[in-house]
Amino acid sequence: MVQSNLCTQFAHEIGRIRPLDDEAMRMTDVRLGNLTKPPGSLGKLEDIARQLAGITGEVDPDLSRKAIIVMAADHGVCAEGISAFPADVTPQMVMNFLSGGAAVNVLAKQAGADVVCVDIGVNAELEHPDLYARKLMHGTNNMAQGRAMEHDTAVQALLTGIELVETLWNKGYRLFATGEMGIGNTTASAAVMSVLTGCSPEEAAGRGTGIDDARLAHKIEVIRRSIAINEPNVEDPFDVLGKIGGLEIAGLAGVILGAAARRCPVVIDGFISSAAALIAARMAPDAVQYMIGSHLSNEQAHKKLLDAIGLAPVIHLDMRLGEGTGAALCFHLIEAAQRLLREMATFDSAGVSRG
Ligand SMILES: Cc1cc2ncn([C@H]3O[C@H](COP(=O)(O)O)[C@@H](O)[C@H]3O)c2cc1C
Ligand SMILES: O=C(O)c1cccnc1
Repeated sequence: MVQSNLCTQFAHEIGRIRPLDDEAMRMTDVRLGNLTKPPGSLGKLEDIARQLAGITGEVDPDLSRKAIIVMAADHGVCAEGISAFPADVTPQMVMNFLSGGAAVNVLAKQAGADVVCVDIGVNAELEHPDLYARKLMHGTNNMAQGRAMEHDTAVQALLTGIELVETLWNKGYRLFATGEMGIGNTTASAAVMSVLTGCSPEEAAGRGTGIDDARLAHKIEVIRRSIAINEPNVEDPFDVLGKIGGLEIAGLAGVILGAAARRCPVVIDGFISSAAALIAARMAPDAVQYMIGSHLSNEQAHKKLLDAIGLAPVIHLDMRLGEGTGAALCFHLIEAAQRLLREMATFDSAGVSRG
């Protein structure tokens, strides 16, 4: 009963996601064509301007209030020794986010964005006035021994992401980005990728926080075992999420779907955020049009994961951090696209001859 109620809420939200607004995109193309430049010469910045119009239904939307939603959670699979760092780092980094000392805080500040730090499943008691306390579990169960979380918990995590977007939307935020913190989460993300794209654990797994060859071989084996023991159904993204996913991955999939349902652009950060984006895409294919791929992570499988979603990253800086750092940098390019459209002269206003 409870489960069907949650699923009904979720289905309602998914039902709100619509294709992009063709007329707003056409008007943007007209405006871009009148600016003092050869047609298409601003490349992906023109694509972004067009996409923002299609998403919002406005040629020049006000996206000045922007939030990076950093979902934090722990992973039972850390017991298998798959990360270069201990699980204690997850709560420690949450406190660092709340004190403003993490990389994402610095980059968000520079981009004029707010960091929204969410405890959706950290294995520690955390208290801070700025923390969004939404803990559903004290970390997932060890997926190498059984399912990571109950089906219902995965749906609750998705709804938590949606609720956060709703809360922030009511405060005036119109541009969102995904970020995460969770030691062990590249293992869960690689497992999700392997099942949903059909690639092998070898192809999906990367070095995460910087593991050596021996530990990478072990990580691949743990992913293989987790998939074998849980037998996730590739046709059912809820099943995949509940069995081999993570609470922050589920929460971020909810953030992405919630943003799409409210016609807001959502910037996808690195490998873990992209695993969440793939889940969201399988739940609501139209949601992909609301996503902006920010950067290409150095996590080796990221390119293949973005290809599976249908996203092309705009930044290549060899970063492999997560937290929302690549997404924060992408905010600058989004603002650049908007400023060009808004502030450039037209051929007529500047008296420049057309070709
Ligand atoms: C100090 C520190 C800060 C981080 N910020 C993001 N991550 C990143 O590394 C983790 C994933 O890597 P793995 O799967 O190998 O554990 C995630 O928490 C991710 O956000 C960090 C990792 C560390 C150690
Ligand atoms: O691409 C990412 O988001 C990433 C890669 C390695 C470790 N943490 C995050």
